[in-house]
Amino acid sequence: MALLVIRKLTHYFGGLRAVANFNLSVQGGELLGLIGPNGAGKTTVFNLVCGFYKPTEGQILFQDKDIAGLRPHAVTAMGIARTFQNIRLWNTLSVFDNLCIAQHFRLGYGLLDTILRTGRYMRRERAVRRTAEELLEIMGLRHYAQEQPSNLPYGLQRRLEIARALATQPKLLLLDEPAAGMNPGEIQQLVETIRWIRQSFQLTIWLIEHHMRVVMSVCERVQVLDFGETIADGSPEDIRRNPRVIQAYLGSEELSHA
Ligand SMILES: Nc1ncnc2c1ncn2[C@@H]1O[C@H](COP(=O)(O)OP(=O)(O)OP(=O)(O)O)[C@@H](O)[C@H]1O
Repeated sequence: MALLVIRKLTHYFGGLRAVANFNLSVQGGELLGLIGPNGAGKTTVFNLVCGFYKPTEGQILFQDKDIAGLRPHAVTAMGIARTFQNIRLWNTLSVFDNLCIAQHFRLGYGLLDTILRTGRYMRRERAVRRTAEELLEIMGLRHYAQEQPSNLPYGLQRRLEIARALATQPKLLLLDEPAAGMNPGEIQQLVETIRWIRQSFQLTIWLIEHHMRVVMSVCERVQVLDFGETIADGSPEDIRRNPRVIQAYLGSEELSHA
């Protein structure tokens, strides 16, 4: 069974067709890329999958259940987590608390458990703290546990965003331009982190990225959007040579730097 199947996904913002007849089938464990020039519709596809928008048309099946139009927290609870193009961390909380709060939607204890500090509450809180500590360790953030996220270098903030997404224990992780704003050293680390978390957490990863070196070196399959439509779908090598893709990127330096 495919983990995610998207059929004929279409989305309009008023009269603007942002995504048109988008189709995709993702098997568990795949590492996929979604690319395309600015405004092609990539983030809109992620926003539709994550419940930020309700599609104008189409089906989004996750583990055979139609999730199109579910609220974002319900989508997260089903096992889909994401990061954002513009980092969205809780900057008034510490790094550690960012990782704890991310887990709270799935804890399953009520207000009374919290007030009375029941055994269930205490056990689950201990598990939350343990998971947060483990994530700090494996993502190399232990020294920053009590810092506010905005004090961290940019590359570490992105790392924290990935750690926070992992705290929700997803099956599918969506990364929206994870390399944006990173320097070459941070990008190299990111590439290694993406490969490592896929392997260690047995995750399926779908990423949007403008850095072609990242796309070409980590993705096994790449889909290309232009004006909301899929213009190519294949291996990184096929995509790099595809005339429609080259035409879509004409004038941009992205493909030539791949
Ligand atoms: N909330 C919105 N309301 C109206 N139009 C929108 C909205 N979000 C996106 N759009 C438009 O939809 C189209 C697709 O935008 P989207 O952000 O999905 O593209 P993208 O491929 O992610 O671009 P980029 O690479 O620049 O992030 C664009 O024309 C954009 O201006």
